[in-house]
Amino acid sequence: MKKSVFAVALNHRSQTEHWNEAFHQSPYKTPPKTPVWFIKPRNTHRKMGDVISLPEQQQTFSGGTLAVVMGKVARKIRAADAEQYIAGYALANELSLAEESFYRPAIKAKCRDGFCPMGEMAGLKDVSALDIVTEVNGVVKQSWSTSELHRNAAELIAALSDFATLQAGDVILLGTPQQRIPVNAGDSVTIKAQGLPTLTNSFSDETNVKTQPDGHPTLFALGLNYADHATELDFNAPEEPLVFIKAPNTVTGDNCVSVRPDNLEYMHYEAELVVVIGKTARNVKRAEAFDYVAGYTVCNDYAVRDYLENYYRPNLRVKSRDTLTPLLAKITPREAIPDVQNLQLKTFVNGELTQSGSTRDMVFSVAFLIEYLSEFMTLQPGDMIATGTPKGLADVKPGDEVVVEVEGVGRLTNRIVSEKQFEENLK
Ligand SMILES: O=C(O)C/C=C\CC(=O)C(=O)O
Ligand SMILES: [Mg+2]
Repeated sequence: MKKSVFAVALNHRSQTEHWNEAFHQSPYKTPPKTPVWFIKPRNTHRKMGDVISLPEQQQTFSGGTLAVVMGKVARKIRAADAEQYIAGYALANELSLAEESFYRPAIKAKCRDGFCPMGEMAGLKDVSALDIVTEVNGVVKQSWSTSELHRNAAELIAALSDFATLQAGDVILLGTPQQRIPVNAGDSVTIKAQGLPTLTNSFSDETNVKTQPDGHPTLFALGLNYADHATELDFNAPEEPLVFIKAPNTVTGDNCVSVRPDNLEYMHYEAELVVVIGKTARNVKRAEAFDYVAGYTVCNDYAVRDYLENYYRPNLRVKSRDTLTPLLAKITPREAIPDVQNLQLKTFVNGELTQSGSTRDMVFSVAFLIEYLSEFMTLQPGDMIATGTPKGLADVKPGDEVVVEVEGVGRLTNRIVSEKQFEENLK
């Protein structure tokens, strides 16, 4: 089963040069200090030769790139040691709509069905200056070199594995140039590089291209989906759902520990209702949305605010860290919850009630979120949507016991430990 496909934005010099002026102004203020990670979820995954259906009325762009494939579990790896954790490389096409902003996750631009075909893997010794060539209908349209990247595969593995344990089979896409190549229905696009199997896909405007890729369920999460929480963070409530994606490494269970990184100002809890999809959903209207819900569970969507940068905010380094998404394994069937928009959410820290809200106050309801996401991507059974947290955040410290609960759905307990305590337990 294919594992996680991570990708990094703004890793090609042409991108940071193009955006440099904007990155010194609001809302960015400074160029990114750490890699700008995002995820290509399983609905985007395709293979060599698959036909890919293009969205109507919006221009899709090709993004030929190099993918590094992990060969074994990698946690807090030094760049100098990364080579021994690499299984090989493959070519990928990181398809996207136009990238007009890096301020919030570009789910609608990057996570559409079929937007990440990948070729077969091969072993390569040196990818430091590999030419990645894109042909459209047999004509070379682009060639760029991996020597033009800010961070190479080893540096990216070190940066990502510092907060997210990588598994064998996990993939990192190394980046794409600023200039992207338009792709239209009827086109055939080939990505080539010396020593690697070629990747060719054709593109269609047919909406009935059925491919059910394998891969682990997608965990979506909502930012600022409660107006009072947005206010406490000095934001206005969003006008469109602020959706980000979490990778499986971050999920832990009931009565497990969550690691508070050292030397932090502020790490807070977030009690959230989680919706579990029960049936393949594409272009579902909100009136029928609950037909596609298997049930509900609870998560604690911890946030390390110190690591927030204004790029695909909140970035994976904030929201997809190992152990920082406790999730209740028990799913309460949909039928047991007559009105999911009328449930109390609570957090207790060391027995004291510190957060209390109601799903009545969601900015975007469960039904709306299913309609919104399924309009541009296929949701599959097992996919989950963490629907946001109300106001009432507070910092948590090692030793704290944190309990989050959703009325009628469940209760989730976990204890905060320091990095030192966690490492000692790993020995
Ligand atoms: O970018 C931010 O500061 C907020 C992002 C996520 C908040 C969140 O997880 C929630 O509102 O729940
Ligand atoms: Mg949250």
